[in-house]
Amino acid sequence: MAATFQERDDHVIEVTELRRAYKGGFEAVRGISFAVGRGELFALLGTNGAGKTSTVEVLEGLAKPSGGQVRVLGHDPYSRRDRVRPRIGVMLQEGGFPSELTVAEAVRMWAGCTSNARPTGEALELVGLGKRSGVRVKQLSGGEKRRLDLALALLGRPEVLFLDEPTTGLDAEGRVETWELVRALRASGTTVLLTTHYLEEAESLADRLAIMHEGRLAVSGTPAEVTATQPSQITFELPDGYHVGDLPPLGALGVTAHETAGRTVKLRTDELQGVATRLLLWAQEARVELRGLDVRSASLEEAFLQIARDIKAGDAQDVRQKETVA
Ligand SMILES: Nc1ncnc2c1ncn2[C@@H]1O[C@H](COP(=O)(O)OP(=O)(O)OP(=O)(O)O)[C@@H](O)[C@H]1O
Repeated sequence: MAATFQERDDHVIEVTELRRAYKGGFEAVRGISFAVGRGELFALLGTNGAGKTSTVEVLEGLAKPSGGQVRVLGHDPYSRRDRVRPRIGVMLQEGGFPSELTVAEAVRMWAGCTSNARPTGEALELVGLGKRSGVRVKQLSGGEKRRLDLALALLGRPEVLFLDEPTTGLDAEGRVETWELVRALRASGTTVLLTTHYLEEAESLADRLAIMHEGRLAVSGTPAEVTATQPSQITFELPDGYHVGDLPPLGALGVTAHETAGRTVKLRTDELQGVATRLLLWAQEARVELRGLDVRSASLEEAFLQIARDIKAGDAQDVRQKETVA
């Protein structure tokens, strides 16, 4: 990641050794670095309390780093808020509008504080709220409120869009519609920094992502690079009359681990294509059918859970080492 950071000069967001400590001394962000190129969609993932919001608030210019530095569109977003704010869009968790306002009134009120604002109708059409402009904010569903929040973030035609859990509270259809909109914005050149709890959302949308844990970046890269750190998986049912021992030697096949549950066999491997090919050739020669055959790379969710387990195991090991030293 550091190499990428130095090689490119079109970074819209640059984060270098960022630290953020709260009053009382708790350090929520502990020296993280990453960069986001123009037009890229970068997802920040992490366990609860990992430090995502603490990081994003610094990028939005709402808080000052206690160490390191950040640049958004080439400026320090805190000290040069005047330069940065008009060019970014921030989707807040709750817009906080007087709920008696109608949707159109809320947008017009926000437009009053936004330079070069889109016309109200255009902003509402963009998020699929065109037909709801006369409805009071308090009458919107949770999902519609999230869309209104998004409309407000898009009002100033931002070059950089910060989306903090944009689809929380949306049903499956609303989520897919929001994804389409985010993809369209990205296609038109908007740079997007997204935080989300939905791993499939990051997998589906992000060009690159980072997983935070306890203030640090545990892993970062493209979704494919992150999932490639975890073994792929082949599942099938043993043919009638066969036992696991009747399969070719699993180590020689390239299998790194296996488990069985009844007649179902699950193989893990770092060389999916080779193992699948050898297994299918064996099945063909043995003239047996591998029922329920499922061949797939690790999902981001599996990678995320494994990384969290590895970190916990690492933490436990650290504690044991400290205890031994003590
Ligand atoms: N104002 C504050 N004062 C002290 N500690 C805080 C403050 N705000 C957040 N924290 C702590 O900082 C850590 C990181 O919080 P943060 O909200 O950045 O995490 P997050 O990754 O966004 O979590 P979540 O996914 O749960 O929203 C947490 O341990 C949290 O309790």
